[in-house]
Amino acid sequence: MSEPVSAPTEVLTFADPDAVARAAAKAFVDAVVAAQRERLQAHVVLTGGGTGIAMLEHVGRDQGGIDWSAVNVYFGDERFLPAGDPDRNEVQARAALLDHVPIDPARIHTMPALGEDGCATPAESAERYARRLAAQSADGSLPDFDVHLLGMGGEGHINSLFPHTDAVREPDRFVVGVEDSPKPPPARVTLTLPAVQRARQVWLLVTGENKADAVAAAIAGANPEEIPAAGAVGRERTVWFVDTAAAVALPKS
Ligand SMILES: O=C(O)[C@H](O)[C@@H](O)[C@H](O)[C@H](O)COP(=O)(O)O
Repeated sequence: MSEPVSAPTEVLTFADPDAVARAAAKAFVDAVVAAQRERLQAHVVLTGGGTGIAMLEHVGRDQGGIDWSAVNVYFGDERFLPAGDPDRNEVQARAALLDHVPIDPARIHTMPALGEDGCATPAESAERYARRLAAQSADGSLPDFDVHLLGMGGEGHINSLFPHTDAVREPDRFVVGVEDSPKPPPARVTLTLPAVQRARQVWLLVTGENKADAVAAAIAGANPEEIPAAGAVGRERTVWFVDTAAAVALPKS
């Protein structure tokens, strides 16, 4: 499997989950504006999870100077459920932010849902999404992601990359289907570590003491097969936005 590329890891600690979501939202607005200033367009990968969705709500409240007509949205993973299912990350992201801003609907790049465009399996959805990403890229691989947002589970999963699975070991493909996720629902579609590692910036939004051991292990450089978040490294920056509870197992320095 691909090894994480080296990039400095930054850890930003906040008092509570809401402070994490607010700080990440402010940084997100700044990153989008900076990308648009430098490259005209911004390409951002959204995440599900409580903190990631709360962050989107904060972005909606204070949008700064974002030009929504030049924002391209992608998803790091998706639950392979019928379109409109409230458990889909896309549905939650639309309700939290995307339905309330003047973004071009054609720039919201969702993973095909169960039954959409004839997709019957997560693998079919993954193949279509890989083609869609390639079509948005300059070189037929991936868009130039400015920021890839991630949540993390207590055992260290990111996107739908769970420990000791084929998906977390995937060395080549950028999108894969998952049939047996240990966290329900079992059928999912996910970007892989090679895709995450192509992002300029990777941000992990993590709160709660049940995540503390995995946070410490990931930042200490664990094997990504055991702690998938250890492989979540950006080309330019890797930033952990954590609350004090999630930071308790980190070295004091
Ligand atoms: O697909 C899922 O089942 C969840 O979205 C999951 O991957 C989530 O992102 C993390 O568990 C972090 O979630 P919290 O931010 O709510 O802790």
